[in-house]
Amino acid sequence: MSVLRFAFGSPGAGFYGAELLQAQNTAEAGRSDASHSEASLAKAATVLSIEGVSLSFGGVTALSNIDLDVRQGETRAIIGPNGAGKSSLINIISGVYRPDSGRIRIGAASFAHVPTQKLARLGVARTFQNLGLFKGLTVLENVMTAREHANTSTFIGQLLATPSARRQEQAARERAERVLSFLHLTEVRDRLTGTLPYGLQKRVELARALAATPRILLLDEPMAGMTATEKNEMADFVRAVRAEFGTTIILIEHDIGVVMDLSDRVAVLDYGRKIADGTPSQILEDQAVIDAYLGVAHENEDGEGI
Ligand SMILES: Nc1ncnc2c1ncn2[C@@H]1O[C@H](COP(=O)(O)OP(=O)(O)OP(=O)(O)O)[C@@H](O)[C@H]1O
Repeated sequence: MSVLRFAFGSPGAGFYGAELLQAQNTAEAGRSDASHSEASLAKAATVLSIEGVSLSFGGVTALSNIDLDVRQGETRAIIGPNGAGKSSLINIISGVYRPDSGRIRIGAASFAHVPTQKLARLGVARTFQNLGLFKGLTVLENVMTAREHANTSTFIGQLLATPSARRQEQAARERAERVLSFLHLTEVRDRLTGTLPYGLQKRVELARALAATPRILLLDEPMAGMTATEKNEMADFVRAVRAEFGTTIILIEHDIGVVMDLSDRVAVLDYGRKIADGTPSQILEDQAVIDAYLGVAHENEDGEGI
């Protein structure tokens, strides 16, 4: 703590350093609540794991030998400064990128490259950093697209509106309506998604991911670009999702206060390496994390700053 205070007061302390200090104070105030869930989560099964994953783009190492486990029902954050490798990791989990080496386990299945087209069937849904919505469709239509993987009727069946195709359409509509109500979006269900304020569009994206009834939800910067009020609302909804559906959540987010408040465990990346992994309070006390966020110069093997 004293190191943080000192660093925070120094002229070189960055924006993230200030956030880290604020998050530490908040975490200390709420520490007593955490221990019960920590104990029960420690016994929970691993539902997803990353094993020795590395990825380079040309000469740039985006990820270097990363191990990470995610337990049933936890909210697991992945944080790190810009360029640390967070998006690369979430893109590997969702099959957008194939790692150069390592494996990804989802439930009982193990992959060198996660098949994106099977992601929903594996029980995984994601949101995108820069909204992946159809702006010209209504909110309800966007959310209904999430049920495509559960749709077993043929194209001709849908065209002719066979009983089976109608039942599936009805089930998709009912699920979408339930999710919209849960996320307080019913009022805007018939609005064109592109006409909604940004914060609401982010919530529609959460709704679409939830409509796929995922066991694991990947949230890629769900609060990016939001006002403080919108962030608080979104944080409440993310908490509610876990409480209501028991969904396991993997969260990438720049707002350290939000991360520390929502997460059970936090992994920290820096220059493609995992430099820390633990509970929010452990992370906030970790010297390597403090250095990474305050921009302390990296040293080469001879101990010289680089
Ligand atoms: N498609 C790509 N082509 C080339 N380099 C890439 C590509 N994607 C990522 N990188 C590089 O890999 C490294 C890790 O990037 P990544 O986007 O995963 O980090 P990040 O932690 O998500 O950053 P940010 O917080 O800024 O989104 C960076 O050096 C980045 O420039």
